[in-house]
Amino acid sequence: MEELKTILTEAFGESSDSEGEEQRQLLHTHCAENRVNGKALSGSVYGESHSWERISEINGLWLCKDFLSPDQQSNLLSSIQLEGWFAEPSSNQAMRFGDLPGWAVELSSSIHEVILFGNYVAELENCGKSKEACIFPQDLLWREPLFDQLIVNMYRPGEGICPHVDLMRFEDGIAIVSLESSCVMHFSQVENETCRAQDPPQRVPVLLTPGCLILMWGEARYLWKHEINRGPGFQICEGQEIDQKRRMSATLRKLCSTD
Ligand SMILES: O=C(O)CCC(=O)C(=O)O
Ligand SMILES: [Fe+2]
Repeated sequence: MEELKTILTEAFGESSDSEGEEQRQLLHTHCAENRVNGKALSGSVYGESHSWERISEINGLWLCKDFLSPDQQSNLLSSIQLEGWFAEPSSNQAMRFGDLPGWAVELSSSIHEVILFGNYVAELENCGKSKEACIFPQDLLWREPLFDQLIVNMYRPGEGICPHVDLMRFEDGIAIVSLESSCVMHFSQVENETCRAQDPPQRVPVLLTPGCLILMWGEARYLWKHEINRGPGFQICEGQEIDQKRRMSATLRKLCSTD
């Protein structure tokens, strides 16, 4: 584990007490547990823990359930609230392009770190050879900036989002951080000759719990639609209907360059 600490220190510098409390609360990639081909991988440098789960039915779909601690979730929600975007009862979505608010830049850095460490642990354990075993491809991870577009969605009970593939004006590699109410996000294949032959079409449910991070790239981003239907009867997990309260999400993407 000393080796991991050296690598992280080289990449991010020494973690010191002089860092602001706020910054430390969002920068937290110090341990990762990685499940690739059913094998759990873990390592710890500064004591915090993160686990990655590959959604096996869909290439390029990864879930980190414990991305944000309860305190970090509260801080993120406070930062969003301070923006005042949802003061009007009619508003339920805010978008920012280019220079993102400081808290969203911090969030991007945390996402970068948690992926970097997860990818590293996977490679260390010799599971990172195939592209599918990679949490997020290196070319996407090291682009600058990692993300330059933010959408914050606020869903009232019963509200959701229709099946869609994110617009092609955004590059590959999308991250969503989920806050407040848990929900099931369903993935269904974009119709093409192969999947039309399937009867019924495959639908993959993914449970998003508060503080989780989901990554979509490659097939997950381009060949699968995602949706959240919070209408009655759709939010079922292990036979139980999930209690529907307010839900917030922060989606980070990168605009395609125009040249
Ligand atoms: O709220 C979510 O978790 C998903 C948001 C989404 O898919 C989008 O804004 O494109
Ligand atoms: Fe989307």
